[in-house]
Amino acid sequence: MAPAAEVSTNQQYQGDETRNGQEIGNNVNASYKVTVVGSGNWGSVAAKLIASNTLKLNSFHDEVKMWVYEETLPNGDKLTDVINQTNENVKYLPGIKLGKNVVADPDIANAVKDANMLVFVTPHQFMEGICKRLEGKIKEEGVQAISLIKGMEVKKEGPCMISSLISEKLGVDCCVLMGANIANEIAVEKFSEATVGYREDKEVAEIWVKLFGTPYFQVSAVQDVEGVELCGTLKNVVAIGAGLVDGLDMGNNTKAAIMRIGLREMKAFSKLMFPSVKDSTFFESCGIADVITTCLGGRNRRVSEAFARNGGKRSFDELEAELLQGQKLQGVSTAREVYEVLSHRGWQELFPLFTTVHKICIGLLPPSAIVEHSEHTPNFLLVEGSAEYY
Ligand SMILES: NC(=O)c1ccc[n+]([C@@H]2O[C@H](COP(=O)([O-])OP(=O)(O)OC[C@H]3O[C@@H](n4cnc5c(N)ncnc54)[C@H](O)[C@@H]3O)[C@@H](O)[C@H]2O)c1
Ligand SMILES: O=P(O)(O)OC[C@H](O)CO
Repeated sequence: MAPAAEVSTNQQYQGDETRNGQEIGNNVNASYKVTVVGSGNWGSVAAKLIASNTLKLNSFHDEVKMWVYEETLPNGDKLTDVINQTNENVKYLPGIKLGKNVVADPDIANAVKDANMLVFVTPHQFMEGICKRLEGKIKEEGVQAISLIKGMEVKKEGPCMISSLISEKLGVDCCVLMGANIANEIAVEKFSEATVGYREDKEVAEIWVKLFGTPYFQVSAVQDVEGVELCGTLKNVVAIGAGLVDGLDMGNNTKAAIMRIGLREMKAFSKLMFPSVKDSTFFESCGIADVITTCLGGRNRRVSEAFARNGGKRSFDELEAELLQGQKLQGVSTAREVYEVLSHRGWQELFPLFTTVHKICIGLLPPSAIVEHSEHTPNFLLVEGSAEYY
């Protein structure tokens, strides 16, 4: 995909509606037009990061469209209108200006129709429906996609990663971007790193790196889509385990043990599902670093802690609604999806942490089972009759 994005020689954005005398979005030399599909907590921060860069990079149109799943706020206003009037997502990222070149649109077909760079960032459970709505609605040629979504679906054949779903349904190449990225911290420009996973085309990966990267958000690319995406997906299950440990006041050593066992199961699961997954990916931001930050400060951890403090008597759904106010957990559904894959293959005993987290989430085991059942992860996993060490 040429030409590659270059750093703009244009001056910085200079006013509310114009840059160098041009209206926003009228950067006539630009090759790339970006739409962000999603406008939750991370979706809004992603739009902010991208919008700051499209103003600086000649190859991109200034304007960034952001599809909003429309909702009515308690005062009767539509969220989209408020975002466009105040330049702020008052529900999912209050107090942060997104950039005046971010334009919210509740009509998904309209939001994507001119874009050739699509950024997907919604809770994973909505993506099947979103892909259906997008079929036949995107440009026919030259479209690239990236998924920031941490989650997967389960089909009869096994796990279907969200990037594959996007590729299959929309006929586009899809990279991924994952990492130790608690959105509220990046929103206030605290230093973080992220990993882009790409399949074949390094040039495309580099365009994504330029679109997202800033001095406070350092992005690097690795050729391992499934490894990067499974890291981002599976760490949410580990975070549920870490939250249970916090809710039971078991301390730092126990939490570190859960993180270690969890990382090992992440690696084993990923390599069993996709033998091409690289060991080195687990040392990128998407791997170990995301396990650490999610287990220390993420939403999955927080809701799971509350679940354990309530002795498992209040459901995750109820606690999610109360504590997250519309934001969504991914760990509970991912634990169920992982369990489906494991039980289909008879592998539950090989993944005691993943299995136990799911059983606790659905009330089959008490929160305390997190340490009683997770401790003996086997060193050897049977792969099609031969033993491999992970
Ligand atoms: N928030 C973070 O810190 C963070 C960081 C990195 C990655 N992620 C990942 O990014 C993805 C999106 O997370 P987020 O934080 O932007 O979302 P979020 O948790 O804030 O979820 C709320 C979003 O879901 C939308 N929504 C609700 N019902 C919907 C429906 N029926 N159809 C479509 N959309 C609907 C809401 O409008 C809102 O935009 C997730 O996979 C998450 O794991 C999140
Ligand atoms: O808040 P969580 O648990 O959804 O995690 C957020 C990010 O994925 C951390 O990288």
